[in-house]
Amino acid sequence: MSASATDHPVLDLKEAGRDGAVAPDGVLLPDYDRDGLHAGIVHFGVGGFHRAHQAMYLDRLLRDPDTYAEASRWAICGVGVMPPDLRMRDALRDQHGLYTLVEKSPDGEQRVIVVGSIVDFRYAPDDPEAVIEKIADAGTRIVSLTVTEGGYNIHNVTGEFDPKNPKITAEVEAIGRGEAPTSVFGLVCEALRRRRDRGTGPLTIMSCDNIQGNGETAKGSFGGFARLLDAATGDDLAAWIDAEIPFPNSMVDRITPATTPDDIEALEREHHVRDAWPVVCEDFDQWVLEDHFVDGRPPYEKVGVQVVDDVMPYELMKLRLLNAGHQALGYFGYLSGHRYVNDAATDQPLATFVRAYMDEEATPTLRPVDEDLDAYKDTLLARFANSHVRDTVQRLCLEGSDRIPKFLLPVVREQLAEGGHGEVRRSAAVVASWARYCEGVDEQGEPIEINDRIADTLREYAGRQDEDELAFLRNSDLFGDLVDDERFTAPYLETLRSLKSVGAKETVRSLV
Ligand SMILES: NC(=O)c1ccc[n+]([C@@H]2O[C@H](COP(=O)([O-])OP(=O)(O)OC[C@H]3O[C@@H](n4cnc5c(N)ncnc54)[C@H](O)[C@@H]3O)[C@@H](O)[C@H]2O)c1
Ligand SMILES: O=P(O)(O)OC[C@@H](O)[C@@H](O)[C@H](O)[C@H](O)CO
Repeated sequence: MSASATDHPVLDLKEAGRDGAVAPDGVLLPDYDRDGLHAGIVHFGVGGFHRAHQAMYLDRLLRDPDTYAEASRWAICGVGVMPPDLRMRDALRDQHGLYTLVEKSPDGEQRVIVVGSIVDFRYAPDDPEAVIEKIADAGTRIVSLTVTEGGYNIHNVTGEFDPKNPKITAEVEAIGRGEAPTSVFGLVCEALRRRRDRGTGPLTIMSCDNIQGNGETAKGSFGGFARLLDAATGDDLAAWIDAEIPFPNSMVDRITPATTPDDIEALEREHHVRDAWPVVCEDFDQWVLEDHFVDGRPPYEKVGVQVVDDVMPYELMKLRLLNAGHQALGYFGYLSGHRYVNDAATDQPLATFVRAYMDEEATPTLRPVDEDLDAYKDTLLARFANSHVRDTVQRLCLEGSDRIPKFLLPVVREQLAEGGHGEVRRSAAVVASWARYCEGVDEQGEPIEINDRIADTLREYAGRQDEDELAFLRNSDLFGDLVDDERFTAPYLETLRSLKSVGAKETVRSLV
């Protein structure tokens, strides 16, 4: 323990594992034997969300003496493959895998938990061979993923693994030359090859990303990558993966903004915990998981996870209401001058617009689901309005090229398909708000920072819309042939013109 500026003893998580470490008031330390944990899960993409969700559920299981023994074989070894993961490596290594989760309710209540379920972290470029061997080890029985929607190399229009992506083909060629794999696909495929050849047997690959059919998508991506490898090496790994590896689908939910320097300071000031990289999230959590595992799984159902046979209706509900709802709030919110999600969500015309999108356009495309949808939507708007979580509009506007096609355009396509109601006025308006945002200058003439892996392309298409109003929609990699459908382009143009002439606030008012 050291002292803070207020002379209150501070628990530094670097020291938390030592004998005599005392939890500050109101802070829950792991009260279980961490030396008895074995990593049975290798997780790629240890960011905010994994630490607020999957690792938290496992921590809950470990805290319960009735489930500790079973859960203790399922601790987590995190893996990062991207340069920003170096910071996570250092933070977790210094803190023995410990980090703080601060759960904030709409009324300002805070729950502060030091999570102990991550026991190891590897930054793959440091030692790819060690990562491969960790996955190939018989003690590893699940590989899980939160590598973002863009991490699956899915073509936006075909919805399939894109074998022509130059990064993918370059890695396959490099592996063919005997170089070490670098991506999640390369590392996992090599480990699976070793498991097959050594008779270790299969494991389960569990995606926890926000993608419709995330399990199916992961199966397509690993299978697609293995087929490219097979073509280069003459192996038949893809067939083994297809036959042996289960890829459960899941719906995952917990709003988790990126950690800010303020969050780190507030944790030390208010709760007397020094943590290099805590996580702040809302108090809500939900996980609906398909029970499709080859070599066991943690007893998640004992800590509130809904383990079901068919996840799809839950996924559609969440992606089309919450995530697409976030997109509806994000671009209009930014252009209206809001920088925090709670401010956008309490801007009444905008909230009414988002609710109308949910009711009139998304809800009719959902499948029957065992949830009270009206209550679910009410709760969503209340969650968006949680002012303590400090979720940023900028986070919602990240990587639109991964999100709009996966969250919103499926609603549009279903509405316009035979049997659909054809109701796309609000969805088209959201796409128009994105097109306006991608022009890169806000209504006050200030630059907008577009954080997207294809930001240049987006700016280029949006930059042409003064001469050609439909220019943005002509990016067929994102929109397919929507530009040719007047049922979509008419409301799209109406909103785009309105955004340019009267601005976002007036446009939203005219839409509700
Ligand atoms: N943040 C949330 O509210 C939330 C809620 C539900 C689901 N999710 C899912 O979790 C994902 C991650 O969210 P987060 O908030 O943890 O983000 P984050 O930025 O904190 O972490 C993302 C992690 O993914 C890794 N990653 C990114 N691209 C990758 C790639 N191509 N290959 C391998 N690793 C890659 C990053 O290195 C990082 O470790 C989201 O994209 C979403 O699918 C997030
Ligand atoms: O993180 P993404 O890219 O899937 O989407 C952005 C947000 O909609 C998302 O993070 C939500 O906050 C989350 O899905 C809530 O569970």
